[in-house]
Amino acid sequence: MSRGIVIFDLDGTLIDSAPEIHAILNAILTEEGGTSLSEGQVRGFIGWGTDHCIGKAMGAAGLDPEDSDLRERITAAFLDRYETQHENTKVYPGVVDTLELLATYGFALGLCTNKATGPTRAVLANFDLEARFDTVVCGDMVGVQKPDPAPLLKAAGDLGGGPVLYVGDSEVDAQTATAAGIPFALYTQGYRHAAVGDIEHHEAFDHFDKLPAVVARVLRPGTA
Ligand SMILES: O=C(O)COP(=O)(O)O
Ligand SMILES: [Mg+2]
Repeated sequence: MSRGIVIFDLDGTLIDSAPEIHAILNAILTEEGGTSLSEGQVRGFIGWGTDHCIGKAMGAAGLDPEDSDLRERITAAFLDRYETQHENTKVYPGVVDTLELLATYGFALGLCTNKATGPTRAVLANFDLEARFDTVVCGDMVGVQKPDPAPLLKAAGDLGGGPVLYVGDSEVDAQTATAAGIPFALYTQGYRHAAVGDIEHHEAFDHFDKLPAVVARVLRPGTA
């Protein structure tokens, strides 16, 4: 039997990155003459990729997202600061122990995020998480982003195929999993833009300590 695969989303699932993205974007947007945004506003823009988030934030701050010079300058400044600034980012409780446990059980672990490669690598390296994943698929790697199923299918393919569970925090992840024909576990403490009941999922959980049992129920029916 091929080994089970668990693939994770990043922002709002493994890490609480909204305070950091908010702090960095607000500093840049206000330097460029924009108004300051609330963390809640910025949280609402996360999940569709770095470029989407920057465009939405520019619009909300009163800057023109169609001004390509300005957008490029803001993007470059954002990526530059995100390389080294992680003091406002937190790994959600129980994540590290759960990743370790699942690896010990023999599951292959993957990451599939809409975050661009640069910021993904920077934040994984900062929290010493990179080596925990057997594959990392970022938003700029396959030409399309979630909710297109291609990035998730690439991650599953990289891990050799087999029974897969996708773990994410938002309707974007749920749509991606459905389109890929992969079961979905919803982490309810991230950046959902809809009620739990309105997001298609096989299981929902509110703490990573509960994930190993979810994985066992979905991937190894009869063992939990
Ligand atoms: O929107 C982003 O940049 C990343 O979001 P994700 O990790 O939840 O896919
Ligand atoms: Mg997410």
